[in-house]
Amino acid sequence: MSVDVYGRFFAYGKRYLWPTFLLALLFNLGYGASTGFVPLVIRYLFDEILPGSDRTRLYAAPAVILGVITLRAVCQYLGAYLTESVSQSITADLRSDLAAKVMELPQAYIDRHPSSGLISRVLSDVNLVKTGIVDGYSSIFKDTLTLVALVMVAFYQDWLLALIAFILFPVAILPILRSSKKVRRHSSQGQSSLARLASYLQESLVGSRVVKIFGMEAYELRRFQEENQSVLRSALRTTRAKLANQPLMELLGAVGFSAVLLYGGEAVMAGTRTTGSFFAFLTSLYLCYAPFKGLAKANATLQQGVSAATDLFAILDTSPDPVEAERPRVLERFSQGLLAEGVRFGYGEELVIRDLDLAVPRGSTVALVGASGGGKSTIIDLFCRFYDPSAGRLTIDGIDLRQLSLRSLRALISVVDQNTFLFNDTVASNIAYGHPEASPEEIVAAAQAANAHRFIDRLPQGYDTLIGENGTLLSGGQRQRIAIARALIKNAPILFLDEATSALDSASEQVVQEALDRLMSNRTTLVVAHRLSTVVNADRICVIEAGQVVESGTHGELLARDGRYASLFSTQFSNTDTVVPV
Ligand SMILES: Nc1ncnc2c1ncn2[C@@H]1O[C@H](COP(=O)(O)OP(=O)(O)OP(=O)(O)O)[C@@H](O)[C@H]1O
Repeated sequence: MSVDVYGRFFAYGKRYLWPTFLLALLFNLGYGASTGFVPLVIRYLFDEILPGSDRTRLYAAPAVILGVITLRAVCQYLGAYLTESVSQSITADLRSDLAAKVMELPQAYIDRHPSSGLISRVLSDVNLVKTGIVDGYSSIFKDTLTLVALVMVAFYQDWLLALIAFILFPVAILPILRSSKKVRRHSSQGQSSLARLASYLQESLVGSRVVKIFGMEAYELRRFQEENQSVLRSALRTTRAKLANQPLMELLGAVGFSAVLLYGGEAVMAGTRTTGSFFAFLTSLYLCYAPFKGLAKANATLQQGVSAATDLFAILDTSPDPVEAERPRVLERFSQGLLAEGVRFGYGEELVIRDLDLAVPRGSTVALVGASGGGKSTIIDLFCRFYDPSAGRLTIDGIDLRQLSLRSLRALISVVDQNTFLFNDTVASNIAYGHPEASPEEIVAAAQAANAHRFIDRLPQGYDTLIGENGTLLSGGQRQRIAIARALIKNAPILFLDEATSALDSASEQVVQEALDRLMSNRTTLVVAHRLSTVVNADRICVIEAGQVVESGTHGELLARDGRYASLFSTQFSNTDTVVPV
């Protein structure tokens, strides 16, 4: 699996290969080579310059060293900057792709994953990928190049001593691989806990009123702290797994160094090696230490990145649902109507919609009524193509929704429901959402038709007032009127109303109902209502039970039939005689 992750990462990096990455490689190579040059200078100093009392070359040596160190510093700066620029660019690309994916995530996926958890995963996983894979990769490149240069210099200087020094190092490979797996596992657990933590925090904020009124602050805090402990445990386990190889590395280094010291020291005493070459060799060994440790550390960081990338690629690989047709059709003008024929659908195993047949002719108003959980909102979601049916078909003007381009389908539809989402933006932007070309006059006209203009005018900055997250600074009725104004601006021929007035008191309901009446005129409307008072004038009322139409007709016909609708109606109006027509 991780091979695939590396491969996919390479695909991301490919576009920065030339010139940025290759230049970075070149500078890192320069850095490695200039580091390897240092022991050679030392050896030359001890073996050639000092024994021959050569002052000219002695005075030249610092100039050479200064030159090499300057070159090394320049290479280090440019190498690090270019590598970082590649890594930041890859991270930005990954974030963009994730954002694009989020726009097309299947509704069913969004239903099952808490949004805050998803956000946390996207942001913190991308960060881990950045520090893990990208930095890990670059550190591996840089350290490997430096190490290769130094090992080559060491072998060039004295192959036997080099063999003694490095022979034990392959021993470290197995524990490194083993700890890699652990790092990945614990890091992945930590990220899942972090996502849950974000979701708890978001729920405490969004549901703060419920939390407070039920006195559940301590419970929420405890829930948070338990998960927080779990994040901490995973972080410490990851750190332990990351650090596990350090002592082994130190030990191997010390054993290699001691062996070299013994063997080399003996050789110097016996006169078979010069002090200069031995000292230079020890310097090479010493210089190897930092990149070698860096490599072991980079591997652990890399594993964290691999684990985070595996999760992110899983999100990126979520197949789109519904799928756009291969050659999607575009419906320019809606002229006949909506139809559901033998439609079946379930969110899981269980069917929520069973063999549904429903017709909404153009220009008519059809109301869906019935007990809670019967599937009324699901029918609207199916017509919006948030989900596809498992059997049967839904059509617009006789065209199966699956053949229509999603954009063309949704351009024909406006939805107003109790939970219409408002953005933390100005009133005007919310009304013109999706239609940035709308003029201020059009926005005001829509607000007037939606009975919203007067309250908007009284807001501190009028149409420029920021309305808070999901319009929290507005009342329920005000939010709905903004949603109606938004639908008026969209001016789509098909309108879905889902319980649009059920959360309001009767005064607000009347104001919203008036606005809805204006919105509904000359449109084809499918309305879901619990309050039967709002649907008595509908052209057709369908009673939905267990995902089927069990009764349908006009208000008068259904009352005369004295069936389900009549009994629903008499239950609702036994205590009141208010009937507001649609
Ligand atoms: N996103 C979802 N995932 C899984 N099950 C769902 C989802 N939405 C609705 N359901 C289930 O599908 C069934 C029908 O729900 P739906 O909201 O369509 O009913 P409804 O008739 O509109 O109810 P109400 O009048 O209370 O709004 C219910 O049993 C509900 O639990």
